[in-house]
Amino acid sequence: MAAPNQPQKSTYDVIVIGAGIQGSFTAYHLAQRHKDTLLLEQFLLPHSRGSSHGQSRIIRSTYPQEYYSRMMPESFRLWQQLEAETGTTLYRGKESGGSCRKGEQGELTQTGLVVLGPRGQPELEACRRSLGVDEVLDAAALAQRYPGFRLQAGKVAVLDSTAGVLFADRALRTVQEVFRRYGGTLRDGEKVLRIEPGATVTVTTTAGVYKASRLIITAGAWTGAFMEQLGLRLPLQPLRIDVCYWREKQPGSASLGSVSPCFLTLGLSQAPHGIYGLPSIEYPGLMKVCHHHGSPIDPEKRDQAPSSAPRPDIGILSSFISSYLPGLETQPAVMETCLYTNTPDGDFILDRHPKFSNIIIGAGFSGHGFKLAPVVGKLLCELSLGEEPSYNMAHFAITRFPGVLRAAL
Ligand SMILES: Cc1cc2nc3c(=O)[nH]c(=O)nc-3n(C[C@H](O)[C@H](O)[C@H](O)COP(=O)(O)OP(=O)(O)OC[C@H]3O[C@@H](n4cnc5c(N)ncnc54)[C@H](O)[C@@H]3O)c2cc1C
Ligand SMILES: O=C(O)[C@@H]1CCCCN1
Repeated sequence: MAAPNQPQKSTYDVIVIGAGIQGSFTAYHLAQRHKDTLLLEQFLLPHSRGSSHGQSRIIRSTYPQEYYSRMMPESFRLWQQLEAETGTTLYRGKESGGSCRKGEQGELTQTGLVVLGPRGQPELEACRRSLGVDEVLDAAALAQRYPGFRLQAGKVAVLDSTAGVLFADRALRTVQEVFRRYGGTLRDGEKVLRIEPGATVTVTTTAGVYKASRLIITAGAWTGAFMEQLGLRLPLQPLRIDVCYWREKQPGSASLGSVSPCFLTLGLSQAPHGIYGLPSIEYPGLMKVCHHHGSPIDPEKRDQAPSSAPRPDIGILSSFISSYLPGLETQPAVMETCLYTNTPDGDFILDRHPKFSNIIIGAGFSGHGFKLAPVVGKLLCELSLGEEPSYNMAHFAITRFPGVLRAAL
């Protein structure tokens, strides 16, 4: 809030719209590089109406696509740098101190991650190669290591021992705090209503009018609507995700709960979109197990889905749990909601607006963007400053979607 009788500052080097994890990390990099940056958020912070809330997200080195696995070493390093800068524990995993570290979350252990799928499945093989390991675990080897898992016939597991759990809410709060410490301005409860492109971009919100020579849009599930305003029809599909927590049949069972690894599935016929899980963090005794898919939704109407609406995800998850995680009950004990914003190929959009080169877009994180936010923020910062991006951006370009450009120009 500006002091009484003092005109509110209205001109910045860069404006970032959306203070989720991507916008917040982008603003952090800009402010670290001494750019006078305004970060605008429509809701009062913290909020749980977008994609970055909740206690936990998976961080892992392994990816079937090498253009993501190549970014992970830097992402781990930047997460660690933020931890060191602030003296805050942001994730639990090997790199952050390994097993038996005590923190606010209780007794912490290294989690690791297992990727489960049919033997020889191409993406599973790509994950194995991304880790540089030869070994896959069969049912007996997995059960010996993690007794909570029961692998079904023909399925194997690849182990990523670098993986862990990011403390999502705490990470978001921390990166926003450091952004402010670097001199950045964060205005929450202020919704952007209009963008007028030009050499100087004008942004009108519910509380003011701001100008900057560069604009970055990281508005999560709301990005599609902004892009329409700016003449672009991006294929972004917001999805409502049921975030489900499942109770251990035997409370405190040593084989599940807080000592289990994270997991994700690839290529299972009963769940072609994939299922993933994380150990108990937010609810002791409950394991988070979710379907990597959801129902199309307008983010403005996310709270209007009737509680009686069909939940096909629950059936898929129950059936998976009874075969692969028999120590869990087969009905969720807690259900929450989160949003994905999916692209048709599941890859991010990190690019300049094709007509207005001082407007940068970071969107379509398709349910896997949190772990990479430090690198995404760096890339969006580089794009906005007209620098050569640190990674090959071909997979993230807007032009991979035919027709989008024609609509714009
Ligand atoms: C259930 C679930 C599980 C996930 N698991 C993982 C995981 O294990 N590992 C992983 O790496 N990733 C995971 N993800 C993905 C990750 O959380 C997202 O990719 C990431 O949070 C996207 O961040 P964002 O900043 O793009 O979006 P958001 O967090 O939604 O931020 C966008 C912000 O823009 C604001 N905004 C929109 N319109 C306006 C406006 N007009 N004016 C001002 N502000 C505006 C919104 O209010 C919002 O705060 C998961 C996601 C979900 C939902
Ligand atoms: O990004 C991740 O690691 C997970 C994988 C499974 C789906 C949710 N996101």
